[in-house]
Amino acid sequence: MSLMGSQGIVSATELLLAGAVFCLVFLLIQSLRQRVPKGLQSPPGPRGFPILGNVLELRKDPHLVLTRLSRLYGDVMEVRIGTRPVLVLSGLDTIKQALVKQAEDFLGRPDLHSFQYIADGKSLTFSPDSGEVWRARRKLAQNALKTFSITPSPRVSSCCLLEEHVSQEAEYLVTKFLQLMEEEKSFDPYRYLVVSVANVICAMCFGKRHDHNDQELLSIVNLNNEFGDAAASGNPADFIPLLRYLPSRTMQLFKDINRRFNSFVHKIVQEHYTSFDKEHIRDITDSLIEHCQEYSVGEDAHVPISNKKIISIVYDLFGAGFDTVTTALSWSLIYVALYPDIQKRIQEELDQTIGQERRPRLSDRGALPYTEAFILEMFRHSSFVPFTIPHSTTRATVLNGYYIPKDTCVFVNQWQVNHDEKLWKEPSAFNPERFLNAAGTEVNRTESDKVMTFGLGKRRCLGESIGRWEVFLFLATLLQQLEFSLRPGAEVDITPQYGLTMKYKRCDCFQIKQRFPVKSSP
Ligand code: HEM
Repeated sequence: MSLMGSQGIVSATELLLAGAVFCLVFLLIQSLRQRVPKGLQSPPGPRGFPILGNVLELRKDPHLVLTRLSRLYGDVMEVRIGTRPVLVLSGLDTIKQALVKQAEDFLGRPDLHSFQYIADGKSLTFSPDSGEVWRARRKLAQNALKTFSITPSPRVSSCCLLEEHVSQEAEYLVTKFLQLMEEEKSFDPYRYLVVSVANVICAMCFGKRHDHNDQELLSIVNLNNEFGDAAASGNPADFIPLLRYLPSRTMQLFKDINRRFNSFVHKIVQEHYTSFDKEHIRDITDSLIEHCQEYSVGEDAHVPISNKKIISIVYDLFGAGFDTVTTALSWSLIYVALYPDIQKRIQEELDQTIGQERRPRLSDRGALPYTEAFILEMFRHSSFVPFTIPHSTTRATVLNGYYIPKDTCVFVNQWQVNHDEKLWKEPSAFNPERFLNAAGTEVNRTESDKVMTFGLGKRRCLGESIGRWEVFLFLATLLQQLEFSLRPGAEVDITPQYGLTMKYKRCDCFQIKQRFPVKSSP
C-alpha cells in the first residue's frame, strides 16, 4: 500500500497554508537529517520541489511512475513525499535482499499519523511495533487462523473449517448468478462476490454468516472499499507533519471510516465476551478471549501482551480477509470472460480431473496445474496489490552499497517485479502457460516464485495460504458449473484503478451459461 493516489493527495488550500510555514521546517529537517557515513552514499532519486518533494509526479498511478523512475535511478531509489524521504525498492533480487536477507533491518512499519486510527492504534498490521510483542501477536494470529481454517480438531469440527464455508458460499453464488441471468440478462458479480468472501472470514472470525441483503454487513464491506480509496489517495498529514494541526477532509474521512469499522467489530467482540464458554470455542474471537483469560498480562513469562492487543488481532484478520480475496476473484472472472480459450482449458482440466459428479475440494489443487497457472498469471498480470504495506527500517543499514538511515519509510514496488522485462517474456501478455513445464503437466516453481503478491520475508502476508485456497476453491467451483462471458458490445475497461488494491471499472456486463444441470455435492 502506498499513500499516494490518483485523486491528488493535497488540496490547494492545504498546500497554500502549509507552504509558507513549512519552508522553514523543511530547511530545518534537511539540516537535521542523519549524516551519511564516509565511503557510503545516499540512494539516488529525482529532485523534488521544496515542501512538496515529488508529490506532483506521483499523483497519478504511482506504481507506474515509480517503475519508470526505477529504470533511471535503479532498484534502490529515494523520492520525497512532502518533507519525508521515502526509499523505493524495485527488482526481485534487491527486494529479497532487503526483506529476506536483511529482514530485521526492514521489518518495521512507519509511524504514520493516520495509522493510529486503525484498530485504535493497536493494529498488528499498521502499528509501528515490530518487536517482541508484535512477534508474539503475529504467532497468535497465525495459530488462530490455522485452527479455524484447515485442521479439524476435537474442539473445531470440520463443518467450521474454511473448505466448508467456501463451498457453501460458492454454491450460493452459482445459484444467485443463474437467477440474475434469468432476471437481468447481464450483471455485475462484484457485489455478490464481496459478501460471499466476507462471509467466509466472518464465519472464521465471528462464527456467523450474513444474509446477502444484510445492510450492516453491506455497509462494512463498502467501508472497506472506502478505506482502500482513502488510504491510497493518501493523508497529507502523514508526509507534511504540521498539516496534522489543520482541518483536513481526507483525514476526517479516514477517521470516520475507521471509527465505523471499529464499532462494528467491537460490538461483535462484546457479544462474544457475554456468551463466552471455554468448553465451547466457536471461532477466532473466542480463541483470542480464551488466550486473554489464560495468559493475562504478567502471567505469560515470555511476552506480556495486553488483552486489548490480543483481541484487536481479530480486527486485522477480518479487515484484511475479504477485500484482497474479492479483488482476486473479480480479476479472475474478467480474465476468463476476456479469454474464452483459457477458460475452456481450465474447464477441460476440471472435467477430466474432478468430473461433474462431485464438487472441487482443496485437495484437488495439486492435480490442476493449468488452473493454478491461471491463478498465478492473474496475480502477476493484474498486480492488484501494487505495493506492500509500507515498511520502515528498524536501524541504520546499507543496501546495495547505499546508506539507509533508521526509521526510513520504505515502499516495495510489487507491480515493477511482476512486469519486469528482465524476469518475464512479454510481461504485458496474459499467458498462464508461462508457469507450466514444457509438457504442461506441472507448475514450474522457479517461475511461480517470481510472482510478488503477498510480500516477502517476516512481514509476508499472514493470510497467504487462506487467500490462495479461497481463490482456488471459489474459482474452481464457479468454473466447474458456469461459463462466463461478456455481453456482446459491452465496453470493458480493465485498466487498474490505483488503490490499496487495484480494481477495474465495475460493469454489469457479465453473462453466464450453465455448463450442466446442478447436482448436489455428496
Ligand atoms: C489474495 C489475497 C491476499 C493478498 C494478495 C494479500 C496481500 C498482502 C500483502 C501484500 C501484505 C503486506 C506484506 C508486507 O507488508 O510486506 C499483506 C499483509 C497482511 N495480510 Fe494479506 N493478502 C491476502 C489475503 C489475506 C487474508 C485472507 C488475510 C487474513 C485472513 C490476510 C492478512 C494479512 C495480515 C494480518 C497482514 C499483515 C502482516 C504483518 O504486518 O505482519 N491477508 N497481505
